[in-house]
Amino acid sequence: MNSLLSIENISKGFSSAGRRISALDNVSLTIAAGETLGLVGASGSGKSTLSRILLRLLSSDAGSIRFDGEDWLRLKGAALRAKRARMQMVFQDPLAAFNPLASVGSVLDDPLRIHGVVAKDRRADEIVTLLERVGLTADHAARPVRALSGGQRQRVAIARAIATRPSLLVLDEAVTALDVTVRGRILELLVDLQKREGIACLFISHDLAVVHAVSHRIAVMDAGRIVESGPAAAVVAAPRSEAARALVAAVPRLVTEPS
Ligand SMILES: Nc1ncnc2c1ncn2[C@@H]1O[C@H](COP(=O)(O)OP(=O)(O)OP(=O)(O)O)[C@@H](O)[C@H]1O
Repeated sequence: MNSLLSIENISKGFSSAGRRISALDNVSLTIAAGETLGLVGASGSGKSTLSRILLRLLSSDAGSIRFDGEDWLRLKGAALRAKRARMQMVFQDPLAAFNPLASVGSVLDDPLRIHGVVAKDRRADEIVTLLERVGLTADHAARPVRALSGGQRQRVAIARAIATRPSLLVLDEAVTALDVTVRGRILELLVDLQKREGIACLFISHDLAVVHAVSHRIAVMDAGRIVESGPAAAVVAAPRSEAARALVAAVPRLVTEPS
């Protein structure tokens, strides 16, 4: 299969208090163009380590990653910067890293300018288009980021991530900090974006219900390994691994039978 992203046998160990911890042990997974893969696992299963390696914040001990036809872990300099535009990330509170006084407009202007997405005189219009694509309006551009609600902030983060016209979004616990209603709306937005625009997503979360809501396929991590993967409905309805069964059991029942 011609994958957009192909992670092959990635391993990573850490030394901690004289002990060797295997955070990732031969992890392999693929994502096709336009597909959403949910990566789910309990705390400590290795999800953040994998997303940090994908982000190139951390090096792997072994394995390779191909993205969009390139050897992703070997890309450097201008070639890496150009390709970064095609793989964008959304975190739990990505805007926490920004100057809280910055306006929404300037947060969205940065990637447009840095990656030269549109001509200078088209950037203001592009910002409005981006805001509308994530369910906000032109009025939001002038507001400081700190004046936004958590849900609005995450919409801005998604707008920023799609500004460079990526083919893959990596979302790491992107809705974890939001309350349930807002979380549902952001998940709807992500599904909508994926359907309308065909952006592929790697959706990482400890919460199986959240992953199930957005993913075509689900891969389950446990102690640094992928222990199960398959179509989302099948993994949830008939989990085969102990780790997947524990995650299913942890999902609160939405409908309870009256006794
Ligand atoms: N810098 C580090 N030094 C030592 N051990 C680490 C380091 N980073 C991660 N680990 C260990 O690697 C394992 C995987 O951690 P990781 O943070 O990737 O899991 P996770 O699934 O993302 O968990 P969480 O959802 O709690 O963030 C854990 O045992 C963790 O303690």
